[in-house]
Amino acid sequence: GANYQRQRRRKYGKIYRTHMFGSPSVAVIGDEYVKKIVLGEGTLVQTRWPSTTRRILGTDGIVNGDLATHCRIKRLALKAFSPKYVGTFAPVIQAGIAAHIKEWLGRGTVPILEMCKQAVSKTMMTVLLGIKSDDPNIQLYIQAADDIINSILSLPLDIPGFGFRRVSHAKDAKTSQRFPTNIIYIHAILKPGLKARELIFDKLETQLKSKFNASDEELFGDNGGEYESVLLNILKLARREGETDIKLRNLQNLSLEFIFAGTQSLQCSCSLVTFHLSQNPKVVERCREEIRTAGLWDIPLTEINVERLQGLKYVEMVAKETLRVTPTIPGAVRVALKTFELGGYQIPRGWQIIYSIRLTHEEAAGKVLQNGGDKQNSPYSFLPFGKGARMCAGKNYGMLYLKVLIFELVRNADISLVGKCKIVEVPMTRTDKSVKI
Ligand code: HEM
Repeated sequence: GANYQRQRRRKYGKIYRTHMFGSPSVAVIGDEYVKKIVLGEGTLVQTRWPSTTRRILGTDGIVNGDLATHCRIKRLALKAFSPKYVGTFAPVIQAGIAAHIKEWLGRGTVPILEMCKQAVSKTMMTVLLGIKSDDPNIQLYIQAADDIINSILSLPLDIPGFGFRRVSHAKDAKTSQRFPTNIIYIHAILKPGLKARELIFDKLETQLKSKFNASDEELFGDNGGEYESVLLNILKLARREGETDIKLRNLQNLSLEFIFAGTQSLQCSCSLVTFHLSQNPKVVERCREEIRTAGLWDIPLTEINVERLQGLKYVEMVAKETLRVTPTIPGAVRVALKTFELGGYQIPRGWQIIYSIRLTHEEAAGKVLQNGGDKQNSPYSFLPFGKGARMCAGKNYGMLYLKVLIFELVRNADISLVGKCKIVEVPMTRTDKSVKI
């Protein structure tokens, strides 16, 4: 856990040797060293995601695609989420958050992680896949997203606390014998994820296949102002820019990657934002002041232009501060492409490198305290979304979601914790599922 890592950092410094799932690894902390790692993608290091991501997400997208595919799709994805196109999906986020907060207010007390999960997953399905929020099958897709995430994150390790152990210790009712573990892994752990993949692929095929063959006139024609989906926007961008190599399979893989990389990280971040607001009434009051001064206090969320929401700088600082103090993703993994030197140590080719986002933030906070805050920190000392070529593809989406959530919460609710708070720090930082607000 996080305290173990803190202990090791105190004992061994900002670069130390460790093991992760049986592979020799090096932990790297601090802006100076992390900078070299995140900027070294493709020359010194390569990103490594769990091997289950290849089976379930596929290899034609951003995460596991070869370098050319990664670059092509990531450029388009970043563009589709850029400020220029934010107006295309922001209304969906605004409508989703307004409806969910109304529901929370009706309940009075809510289990915050579960509520954030519902809200984030539903909006993700609408924004990404273009499934309407009142679609009778939407729960099916939300469940599919859950199955994908769980299958990828379940490692076939027979140790206490892992989902795999629960299944592998089950016995055949007739023979009272345990099942062979490789069969259990494929059937009980991977199969739900693979089935969910099929469901989402089929949906996208029905929605997008005809668009690939459509003429420019049909593709860009007036659809009566209906929201379609970020994936369709990516296809339109590709067409506009003469990028003819984009295939249906690329968009199908990308949708699963967004679901996998974006759903849990955003749900957890939302739970943390809400928790921090509950602990800081003066901050809530300052957010309210900013909203009143901007003339946005009485306007229904769905009627506000997203640019006016983006202009709320204090609200943005609250979202960023949440991600600094409690970074949702504590770090990311790379593999050394060659032996290279870092801070006086040799990192051997083939070793894993874990760069710590959490301890890099803590290191930077320590420096600020030491020098009285009069020295500017480097841009690599604050990296909740990573940095460099493999930086988060959904950063703008995530930040907008958090800002709109803060905005609507402070306008409508007094936020306080019911009982004790437990923050879980591994594998992602979040409030424990028992926490009520
Ligand atoms: C506040 C919420 C979020 C946080 C804190 C977060 C953080 C991160 C981090 C730390 C990485 C890894 C960077 C690295 O390897 O160096 C990452 C990657 C990624 N994220 Fe996010 N993320 C969030 C939301 C989202 C959302 C909403 C989406 C999609 C809509 C998304 C899509 C991705 C993708 C596709 C990658 C892989 C990028 C690549 O390999 O090039 N994330 N994110």
